[in-house]
This record gives sequence, structure tokens and C-alpha cells, in this order.
Amino acid sequence: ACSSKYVLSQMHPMWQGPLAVPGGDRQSPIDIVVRKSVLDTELKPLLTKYDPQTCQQIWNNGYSFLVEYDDTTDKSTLKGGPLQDKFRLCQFHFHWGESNAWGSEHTLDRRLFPAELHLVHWNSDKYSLFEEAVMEENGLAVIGVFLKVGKRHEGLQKLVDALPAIRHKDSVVEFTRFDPACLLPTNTNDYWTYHGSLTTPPLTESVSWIVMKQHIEVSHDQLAVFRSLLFTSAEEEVQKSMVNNFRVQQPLCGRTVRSSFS
Ligand SMILES: NS(=O)(=O)c1ccc(C(=O)NCc2ccc(F)cc2F)cc1
Repeated sequence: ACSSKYVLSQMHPMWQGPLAVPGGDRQSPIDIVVRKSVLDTELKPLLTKYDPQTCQQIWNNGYSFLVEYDDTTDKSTLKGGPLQDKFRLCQFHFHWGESNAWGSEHTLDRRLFPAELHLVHWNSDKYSLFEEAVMEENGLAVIGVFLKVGKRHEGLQKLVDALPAIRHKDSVVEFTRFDPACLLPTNTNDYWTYHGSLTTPPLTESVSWIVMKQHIEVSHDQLAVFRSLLFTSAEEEVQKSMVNNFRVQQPLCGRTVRSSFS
């Protein structure tokens, strides 16, 4: 699929049919084959500086639910890691399955996790808007964090409690003073990084992926509330549960996945 000019993304309930993506030799998500990742001693620790005051709203976009941040200033940023520039946090969202057996987009040696968190940042040293950065090779940086089912995540509960208010597609509610750092694992020094793409349309190949080695734990009940969301809007007759909102894995096409640890 790497050689062909177009990569057909899979027929997915979310997108109702194949979608040709120009180029397509650095698509995401991928399986990370741990023993094939290459230690890069130049990789630095991640430096996140998130201001909870920049948190604005939470909404259901019909694919996932997003918590959006004010990205008109450099108040919430990501630096370091594999990155040369400063990146502004614009939103975070999740991908999950209909059961705890699957749901993550990336996998570690084919191991599936029940869900995956994506913290989305854009390069504010080089661009002035997300919409601009999303089209550029070095435009975005997304931190991926695996979720496992276990003890209740206290920090996540405020978000879980807001979900019933955004059950339907296109519903939005005010959501403030949420610190996304509470969703990061305690160890943010150990990660894998590779060049990839957005995992939903427009699938642009503009993402420096940073996938954390350490997962976070959430409770079974917290994850069940994710599954109570709907793909469909309030007007539609048939209500469809928002589950399995992940993309199938894409060919590595000779890319190297680097690790910050050995
Ligand atoms: N799952 S992921 O982390 O890879 C991902 C992150 C962000 C987006 C996104 O912002 N899409 C909407 C969107 C909005 C405007 C625009 F110009 C481009 C664009 F993709 C899609 C997927």
C-alpha cells in the first residue's frame, strides 16, 4: 500500500466508504514493534506547560468527544522530546472500543488497549493557526497515552460527569479549569516517536507522534460512560453508540520508530 499513489483507508462506519489519501507513505496509527524501535540518545524529556485556565469547552464532534483549549496564546505548550519548536495545545480526545478488549489506535507488539488519549498540539513557532499547521510536515505533535481498565482515575471524573450533557453529535457545553497534565502518566520520559498522520480525515501527514510507554488507569465504569455517547445527532431516528472510533493500522513503509529509553 506504500508504493501505490493512493492509500485507501478502510471502509469504516465513521466514514461510510473508502477515502483516497494522496501520498500515504506515513499514515497512522501503526503497531509499534518494540524490539525494532531504535534508541535515540538525542531525544529529550517532554516539557509540558499546561494552564487549566485555557480550558474552554467539551463537545461531541460525531467521531469522538473533544476538550478544547484556547490556543490564541502560548499558555499551554509542549516542547522538548523529539521536537525542535514550541507547540500549542489545542485539544485532547480519545478513541475506544465497544468492549475492553480493544479500542486503542496504536498497539505495542500487537497488544491492544481499551482506549487511547490524544493530546493535540500545533507548531506555534512556525505557524499562526492550527488550520495552517495541519497541512505542514512539521505542523503537529500528538501525545498518545494508552488507557487500561483498573482503578478509578480521579482527575478523569470531572470529564466523565460532563459527558451525558454532550450525548449527541454537535452538542457542546462549557468546560473550564481542567488540567490535562493529570491525564499524563507519572513517567513521561519513556516514549516512542515517529512521523505519521492524523488518524481521521483529512489524514494529513503532519504529525510527530509521541506515544507514552506508561499507560494510565481508568475504571470500567468510567470507560462505560464513554460508550454512552452517540455518533448521531438528536434529530436522527436511529441512535448509534459511539464505540470503535479507531482507525485500522497502516503500513510502516520503512519508517523507523525511535525510543527515548532502552
Ligand atoms: N486522532 S488524531 O490525534 O490523529 C487527530 C487530531 C486532530 C484532528 C483534527 O483536528 N481534525 C479536524 C480538522 C480541523 C481543521 C483542519 F484544518 C484540519 C482538521 F483535521 C483529527 C485527528
